[in-house]
Amino acid sequence: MSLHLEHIKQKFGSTPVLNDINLVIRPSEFLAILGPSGCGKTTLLRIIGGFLKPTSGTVRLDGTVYSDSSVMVPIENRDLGMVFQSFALWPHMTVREHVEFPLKSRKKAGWPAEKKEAAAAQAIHDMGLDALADRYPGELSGGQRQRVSLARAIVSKPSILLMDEPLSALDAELKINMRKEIQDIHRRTGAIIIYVTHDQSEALAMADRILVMRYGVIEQLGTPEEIYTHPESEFVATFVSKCNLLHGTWQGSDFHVAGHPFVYPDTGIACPLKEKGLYPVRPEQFHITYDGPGLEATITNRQFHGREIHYAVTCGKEEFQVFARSGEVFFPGESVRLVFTA
Ligand SMILES: Nc1ncnc2c1ncn2[C@@H]1O[C@H](COP(=O)(O)OP(=O)(O)OP(=O)(O)O)[C@@H](O)[C@H]1O
Repeated sequence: MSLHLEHIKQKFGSTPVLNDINLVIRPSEFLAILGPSGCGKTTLLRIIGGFLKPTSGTVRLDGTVYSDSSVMVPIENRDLGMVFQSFALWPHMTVREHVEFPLKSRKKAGWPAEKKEAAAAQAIHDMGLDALADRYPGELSGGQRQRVSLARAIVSKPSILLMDEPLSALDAELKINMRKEIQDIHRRTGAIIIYVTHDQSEALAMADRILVMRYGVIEQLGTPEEIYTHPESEFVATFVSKCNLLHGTWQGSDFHVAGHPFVYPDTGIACPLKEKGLYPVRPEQFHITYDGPGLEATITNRQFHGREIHYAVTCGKEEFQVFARSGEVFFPGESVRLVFTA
């Protein structure tokens, strides 16, 4: 099944928040919606979920219209499950009661009791909650609570799972483990996952495609590799992971670095960057040496990150980020050269 968003617009009062969003989310696709605070990510998710009727536009799952100018299918009749940042658990209900809850809806009235029981047991088991099934949320850790809300979202085997910053309330290590659990859920269920985040590393790590949004419009839609290696705008280049933007002039497919006698090749740099006389260089594309043909720079900061050392360097009036292998040690104040490798 594919989810179609056609000409979605949303205004709150006279303020436009989403401006003509058009998108087809493919069967079993993991789509991350990434963008800065206030760009409209949650609003788009609420429209898909049925919490909000768009000002105009159509949402449909294959041939079934969920919202358009005359239709607004209620949340409980949409084929989806949801997971929120806040977990949204009720203190008076046990883990098992939470997981059973979606099966009580009218939509699941046709399921025989044994099927419901088996589905709940399976979801509890899949999320590693067997030993905790009779506990209340107040007796669970943050990670366990989020596993309950994941079990509740998948129990009725929906075609779409909506996730709104599901990991942002968890600590760093737990986040990394839960990423894997969410990927496992995706593989097991084959559901479309629409995952809202402002954490670019989560989006790059997990998604099949990333939708980068800004000011209510789509800035770029592509695979993590496409977004990382071929950002289509200055915003995408710098918002999705670290990126150095060099100034200079484009002559055909050659980029002449301003103030330096170096020419860099066109590796598929997008037109909006070329028009601004920019060349994006990821931190690992610069190599630091003491001599050789490279941009003259000075080390200003060094941070140890295990396998890598992250350097800040000044180059003329610019400050660049460079990631080097751990053995390559330089010290703040040293004069170095930055050698670019495409
Ligand atoms: N019910 C509402 N009434 C008025 N304005 C709203 C309403 N809901 C959202 N907005 C505004 O719409 C804009 C987009 O909000 P939205 O929550 O979609 O952003 P977001 O990208 O999810 O941000 P964040 O990452 O901070 O959650 C914001 O400026 C917000 O203040």
